[in-house]
Amino acid sequence: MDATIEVRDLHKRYGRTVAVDGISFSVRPGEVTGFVGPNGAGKSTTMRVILGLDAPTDGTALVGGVPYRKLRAPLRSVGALLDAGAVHGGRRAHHHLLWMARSNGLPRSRVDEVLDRVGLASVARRRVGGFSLGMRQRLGIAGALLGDPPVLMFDEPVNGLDPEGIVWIRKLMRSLATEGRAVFLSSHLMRELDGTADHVVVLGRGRVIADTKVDELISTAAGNRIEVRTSKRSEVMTVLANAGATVAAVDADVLTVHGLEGERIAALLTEHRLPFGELRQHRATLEEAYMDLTQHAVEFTAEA
Ligand SMILES: Nc1ncnc2c1ncn2[C@@H]1O[C@H](COP(=O)(O)OP(=O)(O)OP(=O)(O)O)[C@@H](O)[C@H]1O
Repeated sequence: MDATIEVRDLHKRYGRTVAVDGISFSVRPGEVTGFVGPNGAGKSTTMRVILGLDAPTDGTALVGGVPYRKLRAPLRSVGALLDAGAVHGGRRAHHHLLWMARSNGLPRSRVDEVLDRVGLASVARRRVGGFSLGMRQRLGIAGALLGDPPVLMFDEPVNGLDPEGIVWIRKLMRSLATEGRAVFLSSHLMRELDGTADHVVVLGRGRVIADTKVDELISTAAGNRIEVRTSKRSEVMTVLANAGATVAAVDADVLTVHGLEGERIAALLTEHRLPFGELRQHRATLEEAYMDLTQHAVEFTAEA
């Protein structure tokens, strides 16, 4: 089976509410794809439709090339964590997973393997009712991994977790992608995906407003700038502005430059015999790139 999710021209309405308004995107193997947008943007709806929990009003959502409902062994094809609170509190972690494994024809040995992988082996016989939110998230992730699926989906997995839990989830997402799986991860905060996602699909009011590699998004962001220290501020400003850069004075002897590479700046200043100190590169964060991307989409920003 292909490790992919393919969403094409997907629409979903609930009565008069348009939750998803004609979106298309792909989630590819070996990558973490972040699915970002403010509350109500349509992320959970899209995930539910991909998992066959809701029928689309129009369009298609395929997992490994087929609609979810046609998958012969769903847990072996796609694992998902939508709501960590969905497990009955009276159940023991091990039994919960064993029941899932049995009902999907998966070997019992997988239960111990996934409990180990998510770090719950030592509490496997405890009742889920006594689990912290972080432990419940881990149990939900264990369930998603049970069938060793090539495609994984997680809806806001870091919500409410402590910093240690967040770091753990990030590492896990990266390692799942490194194993060649397609990992689809939603969040309403772009900064949660910094360092985790390779690709982002940004949703606003049921529409895709960006579908891009994270590196490309960051490299074109206005937050990318180079700081130049010089005693000849106005001469340097003139030379760099004439070369097409946007230059702003930060301090008596510090300028920030957008739109020119460090090497080019150094070459120009040397050529014009202008003195300069160290050139400091500031790389935009994913959050800055996101703000930059959405600042023109007034409606979207207001909603966010
Ligand atoms: N079952 C439903 N019945 C009616 N409206 C719904 C239903 N599910 C979602 N909606 C509406 O569809 C829109 C998109 O909701 P959705 O939950 O998909 O957004 P989201 O991006 O996942 O937001 P959140 O981060 O809050 O979960 C919202 O306006 C929501 O109120």
